[in-house]
Amino acid sequence: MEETKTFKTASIHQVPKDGSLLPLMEAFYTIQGEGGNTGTAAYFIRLGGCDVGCHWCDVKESWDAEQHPLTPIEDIVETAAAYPGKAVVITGGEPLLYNLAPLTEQLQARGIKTFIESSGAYAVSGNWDWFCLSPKKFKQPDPSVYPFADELKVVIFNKSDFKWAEEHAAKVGESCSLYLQPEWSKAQEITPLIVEYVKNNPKWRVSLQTHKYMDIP
Ligand SMILES: C[S@@+](CC[C@H](N)C(=O)[O-])C[C@H]1O[C@@H](n2cnc3c(N)ncnc32)[C@H](O)[C@@H]1O
Ligand SMILES: Nc1nc2[nH]cc(C(=O)O)c2c(=O)[nH]1
Ligand code: SF4
Ligand SMILES: [Mg+2]
Repeated sequence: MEETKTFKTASIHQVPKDGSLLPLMEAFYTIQGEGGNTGTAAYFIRLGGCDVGCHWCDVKESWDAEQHPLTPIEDIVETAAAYPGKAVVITGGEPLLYNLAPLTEQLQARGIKTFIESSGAYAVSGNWDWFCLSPKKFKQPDPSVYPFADELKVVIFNKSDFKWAEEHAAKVGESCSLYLQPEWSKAQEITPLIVEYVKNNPKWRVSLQTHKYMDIP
């Protein structure tokens, strides 16, 4: 008889601290749709669990870690390594809720570049080839996270978010790329404001969620 693996689930706080098991919501090979690596092939690993609570979050199904099976990282890495693109994006949910050091170590040992999408609400674990910091008003970044950011990607939901974006730009390092991304449900209204803002403040770049326009994951 064929063996089928069954995995337990756990709340955010019950996930093993050694990073050996992670609540895996989904994983898919696609094109990075946002930010500085837009257009490049990557395997996305979406971890369950988030307590930041953005009212406009486009993956609310990820929030409850208990809905997603605790999966051995060896299994995650094995599947990732089978794809031709040698870049993995760890996202969520909020991936920094968990110890990501063993996961990134195993990925890098296989020659895979490690990318993360994080709100920065928790201290950094893991070793990152590319760190996307997307700060949120609802639970602000841990101050220790700013120096790690390769890109700062601020979601603009209303006009007051431009000022908030500038406050965060002042906290990241010199070499960090700065992106303004329209909140998806308001993109029609907000994108023209971002265009004008970037024309007047050219240290910023526009980031669109291009995967949504292409209708891919
Ligand atoms: C779903 S989040 C998961 C990673 C992490 N929790 C975070 O927020 O960075 C992935 C990216 O999508 C962005 N995002 C989420 N909902 C969005 C929306 N409605 N419109 C535009 N960007 C959104 C986030 O800011 C983040 O950069
Ligand atoms: N194609 C694609 N690009 C992405 N960039 C960041 C994403 C995320 O949800 O973290 C994402 C996503 O969900 N799909
Ligand atoms: S921090 Fe990320 S996953 Fe969590 S609610 Fe906000 S956008 Fe969604
Ligand atoms: Mg997404």
